[in-house]
Amino acid sequence: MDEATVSLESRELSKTYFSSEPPTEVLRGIDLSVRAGEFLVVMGASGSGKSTLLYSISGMDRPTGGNVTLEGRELTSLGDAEMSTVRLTRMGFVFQQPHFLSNLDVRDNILLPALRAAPKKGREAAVSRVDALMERFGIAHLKKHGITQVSGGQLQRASICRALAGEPSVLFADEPTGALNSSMSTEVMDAFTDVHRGGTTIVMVTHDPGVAVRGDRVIYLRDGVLVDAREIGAWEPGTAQRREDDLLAWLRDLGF
Ligand SMILES: Nc1ncnc2c1ncn2[C@@H]1O[C@H](COP(=O)(O)OP(=O)(O)OP(=O)(O)O)[C@@H](O)[C@H]1O
Repeated sequence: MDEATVSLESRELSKTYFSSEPPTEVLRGIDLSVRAGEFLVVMGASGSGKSTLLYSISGMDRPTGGNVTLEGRELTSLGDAEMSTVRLTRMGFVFQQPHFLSNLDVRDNILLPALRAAPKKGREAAVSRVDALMERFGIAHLKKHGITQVSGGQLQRASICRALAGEPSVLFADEPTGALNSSMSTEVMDAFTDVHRGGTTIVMVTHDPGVAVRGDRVIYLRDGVLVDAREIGAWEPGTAQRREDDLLAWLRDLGF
């Protein structure tokens, strides 16, 4: 892959948990290049190491071997403070269960990390960025709502706004639809498609082939090894069924 087009890269990435006896070797020599603007999906059976891969390439956890580079900068050698700054300013995160502060309304929950990511730009700039994001993802009317007054799908769209508020270059998502019913899942994946079309690189873990079809490429992990990858091209609503059938056939061959 042309160096200029690579956003995120891992080489010989490994992760072993020494907290168990014997130690658990979870990732074994993962070589991965994610193109700038690519929507990459990580699949594999339960326990294959998907979340561990996401945490290791995003600096949420330290790998035990190999290295990770983001936009040409090696992350694995950074200290904790530098790594926190990279996470805050260059990365966004969406998890299965959104964690929001219950004493703040929806907008202030989104605003908080935006202010921390770019304090010099000032509050006014952060507020207008957050308002534009809430408008874009259809939750502008929920600004003053408490976090218990909105649906799971709306809350997950608020998570996406929060993750994008610091203008990251990569958005990491771990089972973002795992706790949602199918209509909420579609509304959240429409938001991811919108983020993707806006040019943000996305790395998403999911076990759901109907969600995975939103990606450009799916990689498959087995016992911590990247065993296969499939380019599925740009998602369009009319192609969803064909893509899902193709993906399911591939996954079946892999024993999923
Ligand atoms: N902190 C930890 N200490 C010890 N072992 C761990 C730790 N975190 C994860 N593991 C183990 O690492 C393996 C991979 O876990 P991981 O959560 O990455 O898998 P996964 O593919 O995301 O699974 P799932 O689809 O069930 O979420 C599992 O065997 C898990 O028990």
